[in-house]
Amino acid sequence: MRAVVEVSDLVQGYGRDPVISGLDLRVGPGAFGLLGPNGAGKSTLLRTLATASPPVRGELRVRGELVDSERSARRARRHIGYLPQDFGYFPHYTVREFVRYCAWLREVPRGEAGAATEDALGRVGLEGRAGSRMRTLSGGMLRRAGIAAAVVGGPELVLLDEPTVGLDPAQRLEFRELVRSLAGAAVVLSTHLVEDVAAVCDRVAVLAEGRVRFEGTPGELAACAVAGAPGDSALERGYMTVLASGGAPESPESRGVRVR
Ligand SMILES: Nc1ncnc2c1ncn2[C@@H]1O[C@H](COP(=O)(O)OP(=O)(O)OP(=O)(O)O)[C@@H](O)[C@H]1O
Repeated sequence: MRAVVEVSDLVQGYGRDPVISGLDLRVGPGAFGLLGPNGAGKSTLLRTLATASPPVRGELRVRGELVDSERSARRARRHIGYLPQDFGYFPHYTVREFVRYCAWLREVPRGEAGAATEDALGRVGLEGRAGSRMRTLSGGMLRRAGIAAAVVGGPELVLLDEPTVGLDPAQRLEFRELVRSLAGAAVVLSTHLVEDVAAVCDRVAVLAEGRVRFEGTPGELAACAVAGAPGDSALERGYMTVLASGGAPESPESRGVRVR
């Protein structure tokens, strides 16, 4: 598999105690879901993949290139769209100005930026609010503006931290369509919504306490479920089983599942 982004032996944290310790992950084209309880390290990992926080230890590669300096990080960022959990914006910008500004930050060629901005706004259904000030948007619309900013110009790596928080059911369905339409890109999305993973992700990792407890397909995660596991769907039961057991419960290597 061609890795668009990969980390090896990643150690990451904020103080003395690492939040992530010795994590290996390779993500290729397709949609990749990150599941895990609060505080597992999902946002910390996404921030690292986005080159926003240099690793404390270990290697980060984007499109095969080692990111180990501000210069290499800047090169990598041209190919990365990132929606952080709380993203900053100028409240007086219009939605169109905000998305176009993000296209400029990513160095989308000037001649393409206008059309790319309109395309991104259309993909999240905000074309009718393109002239509205950012400060006047509802929480869900703000999230959609952030998603538009992450996908504008078609980056090869799209990192979305809880992208569907605050979206109404119709917009969540639209979001799934959008992810499916990003064929060829590597899309990593962190979420607590197991059904979003089931609907769009080709692969999924379960993170707990800064470690990857499971990596495989959603079907393989569902197959980890033991009898009596809590949950309203097979995938939820598989997820809860992996969390409770510290890994998949039975010899999953035979099914090609990576468990650590
Ligand atoms: N800026 C920060 N400074 C200090 N500690 C932080 C900071 N950001 C996160 N942490 C700590 O790092 C750990 C992992 O947090 P992170 O936000 O990565 O988890 P998460 O899996 O995204 O959680 P959630 O599902 O609640 O969003 C937590 O213990 C958190 O308290």
